[in-house]
Amino acid sequence: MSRYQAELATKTVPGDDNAPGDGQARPSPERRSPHGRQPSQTAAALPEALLHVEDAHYAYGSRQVLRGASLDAYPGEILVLLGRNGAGKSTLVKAITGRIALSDGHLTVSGQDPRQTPWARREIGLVPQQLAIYDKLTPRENLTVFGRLMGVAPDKLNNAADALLERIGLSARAHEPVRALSGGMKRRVNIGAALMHEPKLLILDEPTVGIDTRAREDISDMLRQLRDEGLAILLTTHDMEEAEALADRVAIMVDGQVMASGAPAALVREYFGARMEISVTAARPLDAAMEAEECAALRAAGFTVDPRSNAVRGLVELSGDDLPRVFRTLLADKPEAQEIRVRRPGLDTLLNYFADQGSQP
Ligand SMILES: Nc1ncnc2c1ncn2[C@@H]1O[C@H](COP(=O)(O)OP(=O)(O)OP(=O)(O)O)[C@@H](O)[C@H]1O
Repeated sequence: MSRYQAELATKTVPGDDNAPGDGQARPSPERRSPHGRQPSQTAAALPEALLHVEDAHYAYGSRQVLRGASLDAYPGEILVLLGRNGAGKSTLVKAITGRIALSDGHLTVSGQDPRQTPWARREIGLVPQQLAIYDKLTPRENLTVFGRLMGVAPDKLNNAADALLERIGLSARAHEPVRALSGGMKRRVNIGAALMHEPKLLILDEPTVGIDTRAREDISDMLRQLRDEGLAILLTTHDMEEAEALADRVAIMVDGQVMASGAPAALVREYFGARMEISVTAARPLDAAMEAEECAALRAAGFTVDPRSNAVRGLVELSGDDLPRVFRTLLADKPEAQEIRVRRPGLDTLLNYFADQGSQP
């Protein structure tokens, strides 16, 4: 664990005032407090944010995509940005890397606007979703090319490339053309290329899409090591297991806003407490099976009855009679369940919770 993580674990989790239950999603504490600080905490105890985004707005033509997004990333943490397709994650990344200019809001890397200040842009290493390396060149040649492009001094290029090849575990394949490498190795070369100029903030857009579990684990281990050495890492993913395994903090983005951020387990606990996620799907149409009275009782207990998918779902604190009541209602005559799931809520639950709030009129 890096020296920052203990502080980070408690820093941006929302307070009790953010607990759900009134049906209202609230914005992230980062929106309330630009540095993610809770009022009771002292500035002296916290590291400086390396990346600070406050109230970011951006539109493609008439389409407003960022609507006041705020986000901080700190040295020595992996921050995972979660959001459904179209939430605005890539647009926010484009703004951070200086490829688009915010129409409104404030964005700094190491205290400077990366669009105005070239050295602030050099604090960032970007690993795009699509591989951006040269297939015909070797890993070592790729690293030196990208190092040169990012302004690494010529006399430092070779040493930097060799050190990075070691770090990405490809010293033994350093002189083969990249096209001969596996997908996971190519990704590692891509990450190496983004690190040549020694950025302080590494941004990865869905870094493990389309690669196998083993290669994914290798990349995760590499990212943890980089984090432990003090790098700030911001990554986007749709893979909730990956997010749960990697993230020191997650930020949940809905409709161009960051709705919540914090350590995954703490955030889930904060929002859902002791509630369990229950879903029972009947193998036959619900209408025929359900007693109206039982159905009403389930709804009153916080369950959703969905005849379209023949399912009863709930995110509820289980009382003694809840499960028998669900089963009795759904499976009264013929006990044919297609699926029964009872589990603790996870990041996917949290994302759905905020996304559903966001999509309500
Ligand atoms: N160049 C563009 N011109 C017009 N609209 C765009 C452009 N790029 C993105 N959009 C729109 O902006 C919205 C946000 O897109 P963005 O790619 O930032 O979302 P995302 O959260 O990264 O989604 P995904 O997870 O699918 O990558 C989407 O509705 C998208 O269609």
